[in-house]
Amino acid sequence: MGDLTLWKRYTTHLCLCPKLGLSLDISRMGFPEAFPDHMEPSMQRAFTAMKELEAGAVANPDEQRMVGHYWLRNAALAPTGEIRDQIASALDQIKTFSYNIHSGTITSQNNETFKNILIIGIGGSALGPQFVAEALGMAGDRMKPSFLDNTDPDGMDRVFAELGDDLGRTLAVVISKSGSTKETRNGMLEAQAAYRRAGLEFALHAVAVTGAGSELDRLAAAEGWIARFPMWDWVGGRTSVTSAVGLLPAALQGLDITALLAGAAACDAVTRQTETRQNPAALMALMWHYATNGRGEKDMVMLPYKDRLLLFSRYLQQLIMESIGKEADLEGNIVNQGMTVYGNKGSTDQHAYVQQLREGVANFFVTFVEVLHDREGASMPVEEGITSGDFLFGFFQGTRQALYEKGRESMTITVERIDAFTIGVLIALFERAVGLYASLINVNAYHQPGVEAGKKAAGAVIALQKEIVGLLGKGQNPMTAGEVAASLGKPEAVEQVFAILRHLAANPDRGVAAVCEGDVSEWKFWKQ
Ligand SMILES: O=P(O)(O)OC[C@H]1O[C@](O)(CO)[C@@H](O)[C@@H]1O
Repeated sequence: MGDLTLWKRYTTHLCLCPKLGLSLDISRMGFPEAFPDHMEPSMQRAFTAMKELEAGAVANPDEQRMVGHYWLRNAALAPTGEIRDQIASALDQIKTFSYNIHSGTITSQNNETFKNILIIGIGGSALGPQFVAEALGMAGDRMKPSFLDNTDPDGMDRVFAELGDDLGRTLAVVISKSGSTKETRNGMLEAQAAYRRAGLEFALHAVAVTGAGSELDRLAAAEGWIARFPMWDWVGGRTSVTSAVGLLPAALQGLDITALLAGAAACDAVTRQTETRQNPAALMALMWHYATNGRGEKDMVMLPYKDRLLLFSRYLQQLIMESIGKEADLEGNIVNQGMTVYGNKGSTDQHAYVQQLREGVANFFVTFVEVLHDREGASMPVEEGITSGDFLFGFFQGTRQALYEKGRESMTITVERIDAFTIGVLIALFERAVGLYASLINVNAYHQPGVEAGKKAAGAVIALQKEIVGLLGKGQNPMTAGEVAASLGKPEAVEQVFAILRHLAANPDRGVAAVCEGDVSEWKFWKQ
């Protein structure tokens, strides 16, 4: 397509949203002109489904749950007065609590002002808070966040070492909707131990964000933690960033949660409209459908040209892949749906994988995010009349062009600046696009049955380890994995038994020794 024809296509398809400070350019997606019209009936059905969802329909049929993240930024939309009150009172609680922490009305065990936040959570209970903290954090923030988002002991040690003597001035925020996620439970137990080692009582430094009556909620109540904040079954983990899950850490950090919510609410208003061409979330869903044939045949590479958006792709990975990646559709047909999301930031990725994007396998489309405002204050020239920001812009434009020349498709989201309002807009934009796209491909975006299998299997591994340790503890002679498995009456589990023994033997504190000679089936293990 020639430059002038492309310009025409650009102006025809550009979706300008002045109220959001955002535009979406889909001109470099190669959809035929007839495609939007062809999809329009399906899109209108998606709008209807979304309307019903927002009105309180059970949009997550497996779990018989309403899906209410849109109410979090406009409580008036919630279907019952009880929910409206819950949203308003949680927001009040967050604001009052953060004020009391900042002002020193609530202090640490040693009567010091809290200056750090240690956020303990995983998945939707960490990714949103991490994204927001990274996108909006400043050197002079009221509190400095750090995260335990895994059950990796070394990862936790690094965080505790960073906090060092500041642990006494660190407020632990334990986040788990279910209140029973093992990684989060482990992080909390390790944190409790770290506070204890420092001569501190964890309960006097901890708050919980969780569902009422959950395991975590009961523990926090029983131990007298400083405060508890609610999560509701009508908010999914991956869409919980505008609930206490995301708002409490952000407010404590000193970020403008009012603007964040306003951005999300403004985007909801724009993306609620049923005129597809003026609805950037609908257009994105439409493009996902076009690019992937509605079957996830291509991956989406997220390329934001702004360091602050580095974690956006990680956040979107869960939002999109946990929502869309489903074995069955709503009628129970096996569809193995999904859309792979990856990426970091431009122009950094130019020097990593953009080579393959331009010349290698064409199994992707790109979503660029362009931020118009370069920095606070003036920029120095790095070449005559040219700044670093001009280069960032140039690299974005250049990569977009270079990919287009090779028939590699892209769309571009342009925002004016990165601030709390814009981050709210971006969060809401993708939440809505996911919901609409799920309707287009007829899957339930709000459950995650596939995650349970891995959790159950992990539980079985832990149970097997306990059996192995019990057996070796009975003063057994050195045994091979096969002998251990046979003694447990589980000869078929020999590979898993071997893996567990090798892991135990690699950690001297576990008291299992090994002689690793010959074929791995001949390695011998015993309790020291
Ligand atoms: O907030 P919770 O209940 O600890 O769950 C954490 C994450 O685990 C999952 O249930 C499964 O990975 C996610 O959907 C969720 O965000």
